[in-house]
Amino acid sequence: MAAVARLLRSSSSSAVSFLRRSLSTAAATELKSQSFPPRVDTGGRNVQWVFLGCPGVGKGTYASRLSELLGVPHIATGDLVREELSSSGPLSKQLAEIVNQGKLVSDEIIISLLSKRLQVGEAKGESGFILDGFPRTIRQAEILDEVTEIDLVVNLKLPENVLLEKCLGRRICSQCSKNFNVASINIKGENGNPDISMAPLLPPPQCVSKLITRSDDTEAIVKERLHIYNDKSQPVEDFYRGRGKLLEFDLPGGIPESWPKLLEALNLDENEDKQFATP
Ligand SMILES: Nc1ncnc2c1ncn2[C@@H]1O[C@H](COP(=O)(O)OP(=O)(O)O)[C@@H](O)[C@H]1O
Repeated sequence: MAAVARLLRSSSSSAVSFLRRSLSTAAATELKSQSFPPRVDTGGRNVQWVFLGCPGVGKGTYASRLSELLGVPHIATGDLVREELSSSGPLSKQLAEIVNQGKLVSDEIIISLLSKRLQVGEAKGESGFILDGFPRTIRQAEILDEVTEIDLVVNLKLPENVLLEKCLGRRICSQCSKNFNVASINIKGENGNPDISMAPLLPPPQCVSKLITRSDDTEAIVKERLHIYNDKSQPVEDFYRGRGKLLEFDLPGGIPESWPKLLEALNLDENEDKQFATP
């Protein structure tokens, strides 16, 4: 633990300052007077969006689809944590312990992992981003706010019983890393809310024998993650709501129902040129 703490002390301030340097260049052409949802800037500045939402809501699915459509990287801090975990690097044991209790990794470690990822992207000429799973605490949101301009924050929502079933049904191909879901969800809406149905998202034949379940997708850990989300991450929604940046989106069902509606809410067209969205 002491070694990790030392490592963090030495890396965290440089991580924040790197985050500041790499993101402030991108924000130099920031959009000051934007409509809502904002126009995607075509003048050298790609979108800088954040996806919020409870565990299992589908942040990764929709963020990665949008990143392809808009030609910007999809950066998921959960993926960065899992990569670090499986790398058997100095942090991996400590991270395994935290993640398998459903707890949040410290802001310092997450900022450091994110900074490294941005550094690699910067070297490859990436610009813009869709962040998924970051920020998850008010402190992380404040740091991000200090270093760059976020255009839009999409808050994906589903009822808690659907989230639990989705997490328990989640499967990942250990070879291609794609996400699937074996759950067949049919939940009656309560208190005037609509019913929710989601067909399973089954893997192609070549992935079937390679499916794995995330170690933190057990019922007890998912419940803890939901509890921590409500406690630590919901205030982040208020942070962006107060800045007029939050787009609330209640998912109406699975991908076939939700994707076209999300595009509509974002004023995007699947067939449009990359980088172009009309307000
Ligand atoms: N921004 C973050 N801050 C702290 N911990 C994080 C952050 N992003 C990811 N993690 C850690 O990685 C785990 C997995 O993250 P993620 O894949 O986004 O899962 P989910 O949203 O389904 O809970 C989290 O439970 C947490 O331990």
